Amino acid sequence: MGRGGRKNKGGSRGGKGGRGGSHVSGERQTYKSFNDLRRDNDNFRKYYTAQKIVSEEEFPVLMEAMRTVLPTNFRITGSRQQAVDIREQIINEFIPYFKDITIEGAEIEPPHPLEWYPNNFGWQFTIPRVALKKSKELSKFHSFLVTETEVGNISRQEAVSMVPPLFLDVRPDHYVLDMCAAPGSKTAQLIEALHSGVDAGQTPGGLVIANDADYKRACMLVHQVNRLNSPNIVVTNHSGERFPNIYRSTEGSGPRQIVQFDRILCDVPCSGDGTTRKNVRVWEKWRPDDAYALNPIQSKILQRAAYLLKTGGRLVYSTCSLNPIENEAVVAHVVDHFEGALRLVDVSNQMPALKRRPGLDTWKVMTRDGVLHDSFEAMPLETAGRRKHMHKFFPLEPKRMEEMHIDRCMRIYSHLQNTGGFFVAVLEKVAPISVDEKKKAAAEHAILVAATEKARAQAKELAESAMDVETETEGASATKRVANDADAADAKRVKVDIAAASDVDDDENEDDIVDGDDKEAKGRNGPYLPDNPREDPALPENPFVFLDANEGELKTILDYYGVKDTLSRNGFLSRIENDAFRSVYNVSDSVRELMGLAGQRLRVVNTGIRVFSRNCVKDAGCAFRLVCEGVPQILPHLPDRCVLNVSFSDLKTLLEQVNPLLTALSEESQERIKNVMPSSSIIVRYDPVARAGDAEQPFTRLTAVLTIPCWRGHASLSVHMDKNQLCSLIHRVLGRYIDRNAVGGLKLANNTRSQEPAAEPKAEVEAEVEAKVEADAAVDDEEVVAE
Ligand SMILES: C[S@@+](CC[C@H](N)C(=O)[O-])C[C@H]1O[C@@H](n2cnc3c(N)ncnc32)[C@H](O)[C@@H]1O
Repeated sequence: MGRGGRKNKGGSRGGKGGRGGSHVSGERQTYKSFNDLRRDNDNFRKYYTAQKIVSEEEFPVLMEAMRTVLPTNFRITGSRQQAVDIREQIINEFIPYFKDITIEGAEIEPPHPLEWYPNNFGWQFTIPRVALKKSKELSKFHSFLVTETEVGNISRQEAVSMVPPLFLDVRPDHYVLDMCAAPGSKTAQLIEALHSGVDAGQTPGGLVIANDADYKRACMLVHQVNRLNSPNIVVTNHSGERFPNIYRSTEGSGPRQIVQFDRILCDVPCSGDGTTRKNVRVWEKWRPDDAYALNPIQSKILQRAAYLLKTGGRLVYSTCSLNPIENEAVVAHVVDHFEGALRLVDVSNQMPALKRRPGLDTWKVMTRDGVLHDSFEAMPLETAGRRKHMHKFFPLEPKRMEEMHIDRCMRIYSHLQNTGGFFVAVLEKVAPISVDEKKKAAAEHAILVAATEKARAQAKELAESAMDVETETEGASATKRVANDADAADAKRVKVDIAAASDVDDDENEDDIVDGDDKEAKGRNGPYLPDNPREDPALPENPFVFLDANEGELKTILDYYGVKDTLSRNGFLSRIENDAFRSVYNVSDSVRELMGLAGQRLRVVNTGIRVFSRNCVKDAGCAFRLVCEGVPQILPHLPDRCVLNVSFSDLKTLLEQVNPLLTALSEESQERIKNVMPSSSIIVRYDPVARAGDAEQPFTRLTAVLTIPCWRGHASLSVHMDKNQLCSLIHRVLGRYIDRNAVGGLKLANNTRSQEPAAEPKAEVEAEVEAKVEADAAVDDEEVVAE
């Protein structure tokens, strides 16, 4: 079972599905300290030397690079308004700060932008992550990274892992499928790309489906994508190779069309032998046949993706493995299988600063005994017959490899730019897929028969030579054994042939579709059957249900906040429990349409952005309040009365104090807030450019407008964000680097209310205000916890 393979097929629960070190997790063993582990493996060395992945002189350099610990890498969320502010914060604050720091007498090399990553949004810091975490001197930077990661302004991600989504070239109107998405660092890039180029408040026309076969890992995806506040995302839980068809309804009796995607990412489960810098145990665990079980599932995922891709669409296949069996072999055989429908794209002009090597056009296959085999035909029969897919681990004929430009695949090695190892292939669908599957199966059958014939001849030859030495009993029995073995292997091969001829790579979905034309679906009106009968169609959560904006509680909410018609009324949904809902989510029109078409076919784990959440305040004007993550989505559609534009001084008061009294704000704000109903959500807006003249504004580097959900109590106004979001704002606005646990302390220390002189006997009105303030504070505590 390969790492991230199909241990948990379909809607599997639990288990590790990731790449890289996952093959060691879950095993009970005595762990040696990382430093004691041997960072070498004889078979690894022998295998990759034989593959000539780099020149002889370069090989030791590569091996050495693969033994060193990875630097820290991170990416700024480029689609956000504040991305530029975050980048400038690193350049103007942290880089000078690092110049003054030494650790154990050594100077620290400040972070630097990855030269191939667009807009200087990708960064590398030579200090490894563990050292960064432990170092007192670097705690300010560490706190910055942790907080900004939590709130979605930064993603910590291995540099090479950032590469595949960049080659997908996602645009706002694209339908994108991420086949094997968890934990979701590349999904985040896809969502960013979808939103970039779209004005703040505008919703792109496309969508991203982030899918993973492992349910628990799909749930990890939810956290990742929630940080990005996109209404254009759906998280699903299917085996990639069985990702269901979603049918477009068509008029009349013509064939039903399936929804196809403009862009598909197949970042497939793999052996992860390019991740030795991160997963040291790969060294001791590596085996030559690790890839055998992975190649078939990788191929099936890629084949399914090819079917689901639009003609003219682009697909990226990637692994963090160096093994040609998981890389070029998969790509070459799938491209060959589809006979001209897929082509490898020449991307040599894209991202020229990214150092890479061409794909291999020839390689050898190593068996567990360490023997290297040049071709399937030359393999001993016994070995060749052991695996149904063995012939697919080898290259195709040289001419075919050349014709398909296998060298257009990209190999990224650790020593080229101080990263992990990666493989990326960019494919385009140039014609609809219309393979005659039977013809294809017959061709594969012929290959196997030819190999069998050859083996039979070999066995005969051996038998005859053994007969020559009649007196040697041992030789005679050896002859018999060889002949029997050949027969047994033949029998095995026949079974293989039948399997190959009958179902062509075992994918029942393939038969079902010919590029958008559903042959079988016509007349199939029975109940929906899950693609994989072993998959339980029901997820543990209640399903999402679209809400009617023209009646019931949703109408009350929309009317209360005065949400304008510019926000589509069709995109509100929720999970209903006991006839009630706690939160309202919003999705784009594209997601709405897709979910409508898919019905129960899609196992939807999560979708959209949460925009309203049920209040726990008794006398609130509305039973639902605005939710922080939903603010960017809903703000452009709210009337002015829901928005309070503030000065820098008011912003500072709100960030520094616990539930500041309304009287602590400027007169201008107090005047404006009178028009807002008490016990209600309001959005505070600070425009640093418009307020550039504010005397107190200490940092000129802010450029993005800040929008902060607040609760307008009876006598106070309080920020309604979780602690990480608050920390992030305090970092950026006030230049104070505190971690989430210190936020309460900071606020209390600055609380003007606690510094007020002891009150004289209170007038009745004042006493009432105090009581209300206490009530507001209680609400605030409760709400922040609820977030
Ligand atoms: C290499 S990881 C993906 C990493 C991810 N793209 C990212 O950038 O964060 C491979 C993922 O494939 C999932 N997986 C394994 N078998 C699968 C299958 N048959 N179909 C879809 N996903 C699968 C695993 O659960 C795992 O999360």
